[in-house]
Amino acid sequence: MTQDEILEEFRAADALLEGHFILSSGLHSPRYLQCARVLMDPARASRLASALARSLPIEIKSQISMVVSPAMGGVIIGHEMGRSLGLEAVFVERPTGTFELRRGFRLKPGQKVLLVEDVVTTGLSSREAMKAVEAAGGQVVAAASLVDRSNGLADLGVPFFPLIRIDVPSYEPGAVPPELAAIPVEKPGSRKAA
Ligand SMILES: O=P(O)(O)OC[C@H]1O[C@H](OP(=O)(O)OP(=O)(O)O)[C@H](O)[C@@H]1O
Ligand SMILES: O=C(O)c1cc(=O)[nH]c(=O)[nH]1
Ligand SMILES: [Mg+2]
Repeated sequence: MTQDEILEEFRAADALLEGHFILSSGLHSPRYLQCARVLMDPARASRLASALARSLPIEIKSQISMVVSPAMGGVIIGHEMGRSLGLEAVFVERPTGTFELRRGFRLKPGQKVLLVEDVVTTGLSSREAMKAVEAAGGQVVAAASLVDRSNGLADLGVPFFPLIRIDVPSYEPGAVPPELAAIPVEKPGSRKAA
């Protein structure tokens, strides 16, 4: 899939939102990629996951034996990646505020894992999810996501394979431009405020 074709999937799903958003990291942005809208169509989710799976280098695919994704946003794309790669897919979640494997999901000692996210902005959620994988005995060898909107800044500490990079601005709470501050805020994600 070309980058234009991928962007067209987002447009067709009405997933390219404009407004005033508070992101998971606490940053503010005038743009939000609502991947849940992209993934609500199973056929579209499958097309995008297949393209992402195809883009992974063979050296990575030959090592991994499990997909782990951070809930909520990572669950559907993680599951579709599991289908595309022929691997089981589990998720970490944070009912107590810290990601953990629950529901009887287990990793074997040293099991090599692909971490799958919907969006990476600062990479904080990915890094927190990796800690949960390590705490469960696994080893994250690479990360993949539908979108990288980090403007090249996210350092996940492992090779990172986004399907598309979209450069959009994000601002610290104290540096929100007045035209953005004038728009009422929305916080679409499920991370609780610290
Ligand atoms: O790279 P980061 O700065 O961490 O931002 C990206 C994260 O933010 C969103 O999740 P969110 O915490 O909003 O919760 P959700 O997945 O439950 O919707 C998204 O699904 C990523 O997990
Ligand atoms: O950083 C985030 O929380 C975030 C940004 C974005 O564009 N889309 C999303 O689902 N989360
Ligand atoms: Mg998330």
